[in-house]
Amino acid sequence: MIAGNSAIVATGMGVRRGGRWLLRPVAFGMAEGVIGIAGPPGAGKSTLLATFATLRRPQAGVLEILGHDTGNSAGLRAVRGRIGYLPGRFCWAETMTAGEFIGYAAYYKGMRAADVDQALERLGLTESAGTELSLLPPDVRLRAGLAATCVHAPALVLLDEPLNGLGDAAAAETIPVLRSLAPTVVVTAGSAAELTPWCDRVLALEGGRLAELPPHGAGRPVPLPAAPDAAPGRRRPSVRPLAALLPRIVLGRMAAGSGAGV
Ligand SMILES: Nc1ncnc2c1ncn2[C@@H]1O[C@H](COP(=O)(O)OP(=O)(O)OP(=O)(O)O)[C@@H](O)[C@H]1O
Repeated sequence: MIAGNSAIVATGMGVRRGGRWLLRPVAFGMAEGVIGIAGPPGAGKSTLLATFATLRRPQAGVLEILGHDTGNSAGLRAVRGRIGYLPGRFCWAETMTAGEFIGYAAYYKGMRAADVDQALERLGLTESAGTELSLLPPDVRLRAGLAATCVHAPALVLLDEPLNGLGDAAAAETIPVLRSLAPTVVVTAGSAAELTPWCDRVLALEGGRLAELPPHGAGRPVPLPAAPDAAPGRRRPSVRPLAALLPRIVLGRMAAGSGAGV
């Protein structure tokens, strides 16, 4: 089943903030792979990512994460421990060492000291574990944030503009790390050009609409299927099978086995 394989399934989902639709009601899914969301400042990327992280609720429609409806408390309980979320403009606990920072995150996620050691090793932080975050270069600080985000081995990782502030060389070294964090990784950036070279799939968010960009950024964006506008605050039940709402381009890509479609 398509919906069963998708980490994120939105059905008629709309997101409002500041009195306007940042995302007009739309249907889409995100399966395994690295999915980029590009958009200009203020388009709503951070708000959408926080919605996927279940920190905000959509104002219309249904959002399923890892097979659970986030509109009820049982679904939220089931899914929250399987998400790793690293907000943008993250305020680092600058006087903590990298090891303390990751250990702190691990404690609140119910993980053990061995999991901290494993995360430090996996992110290449063993030698930096005793250094205060404020003294580490930006890419190493980012890796500490990623280790804290992923210490519980989440199935879905959400990263808000993680490459911001990194130079080209550091970004190039970090990209394979980002790609390896979880079966599904969703990452945002200010422009599609920052994402198309290394994401399996890129969506553009602008003016309240999501559009699918063609692979490698060549060609015209394809708008995702809109749902009729819903009244703010009213949840729209999922009554149509998702497959009926999928754009042809995504179905075609799935048939080709890209591993990154809906
Ligand atoms: N605290 C707030 N109260 C009300 N509206 C807000 C608030 N913060 C943001 N907004 C609205 O939400 C919109 C989207 O903000 P968001 O941070 O999600 O966008 P973004 O695409 O991530 O932008 P950026 O790249 O600048 O972070 C903003 O344009 C603004 O209209």
